[in-house]
Amino acid sequence: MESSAAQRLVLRQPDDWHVHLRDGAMLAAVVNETARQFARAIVMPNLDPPVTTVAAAQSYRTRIQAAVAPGLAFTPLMTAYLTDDIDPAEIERGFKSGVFTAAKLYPAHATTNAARGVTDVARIFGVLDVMQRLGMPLLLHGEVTDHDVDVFDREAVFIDRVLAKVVAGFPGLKIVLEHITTAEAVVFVEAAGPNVGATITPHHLMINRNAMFEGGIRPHLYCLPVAKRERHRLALRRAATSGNPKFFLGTDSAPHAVRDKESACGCAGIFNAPVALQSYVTVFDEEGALDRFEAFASEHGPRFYDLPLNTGLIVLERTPWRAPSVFAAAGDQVVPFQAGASMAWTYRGLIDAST
Ligand SMILES: NC(=O)N[C@@H](CC(=O)O)C(=O)O
Ligand SMILES: [Zn+2]
Ligand SMILES: [Zn+2]
Repeated sequence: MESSAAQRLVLRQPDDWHVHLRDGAMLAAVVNETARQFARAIVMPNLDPPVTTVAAAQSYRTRIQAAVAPGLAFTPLMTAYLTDDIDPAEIERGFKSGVFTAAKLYPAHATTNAARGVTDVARIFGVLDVMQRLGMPLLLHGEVTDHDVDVFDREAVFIDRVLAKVVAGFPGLKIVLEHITTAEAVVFVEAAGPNVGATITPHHLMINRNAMFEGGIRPHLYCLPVAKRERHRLALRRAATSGNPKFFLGTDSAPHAVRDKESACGCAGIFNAPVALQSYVTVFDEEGALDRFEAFASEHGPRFYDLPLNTGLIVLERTPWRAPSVFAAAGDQVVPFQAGASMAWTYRGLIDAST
């Protein structure tokens, strides 16, 4: 990373290690927001129906590629959605053929389109065995779903009841605890072996749970895992800016139409793709850690996944920029993170290597 008085950052192009690109008209509307900023992205498989086969992932990948604007180079990295009865041979075939980069475990009913998720992790031990042998990463939505567990405790309880068991039973398995939200997650990941990492979203670095209730209920700041107390946000900021290679960028950008958010039973998910790098760099700037931003955004993820680092360069400038207040999505509207706010940093895009 090169910087001149830190007004302008030039860094290796980042990747997004956790994104929801959806399908159909929503895919077409949102994919270029991700493709403009990121060279690659780990694409979540929680479509309806979910991506549970190699064939489904291949055709989803083709639809994504078809929706990317000409001139943007973007590689979607596909994931398999684990179900109770998924065939380990299908996972193995998908990984070996380069279609599946990883597999995602949603505890059944934990989040959007998780109805077909895993009811008990013991049911997929056979799959985890295969994944451990292959070096294929297991991605976790780390929340228990028991209604008697407080919603703000579901990540910490998942770590105790499920994750600790999986790590002990499959000590060589690569695991990414996705979108971590708690100090407990930070401590667990730090203490685990180098095969256990975590993604951190921009919103969990920027808001605590009060933001959801500021002056009234704020559905566009509701996501899962739900934002926690301030002390947890501070723990996440310390982890992200620490330089520890276990922590890397994953936006969890998750668009939902306004009417599905502003509802008596609003969907979980924050659409942050249009403001992703502008948000992350602001956090690193506020923490006095701009010198560690490139590693978090562009190096830790590929190293964890054993993929080459990107060679393209992007530019961020400390110049005020106003985030869009609404985003048009094929007849619908989506309200993005930071809607209408003035941000301290502007994303200038890729440096054109040909000039
Ligand atoms: N993060 C969210 O609140 N929602 C995600 C699902 C998920 O990542 O849990 C979605 O698909 O909408
Ligand atoms: Zn999730
Ligand atoms: Zn997600």
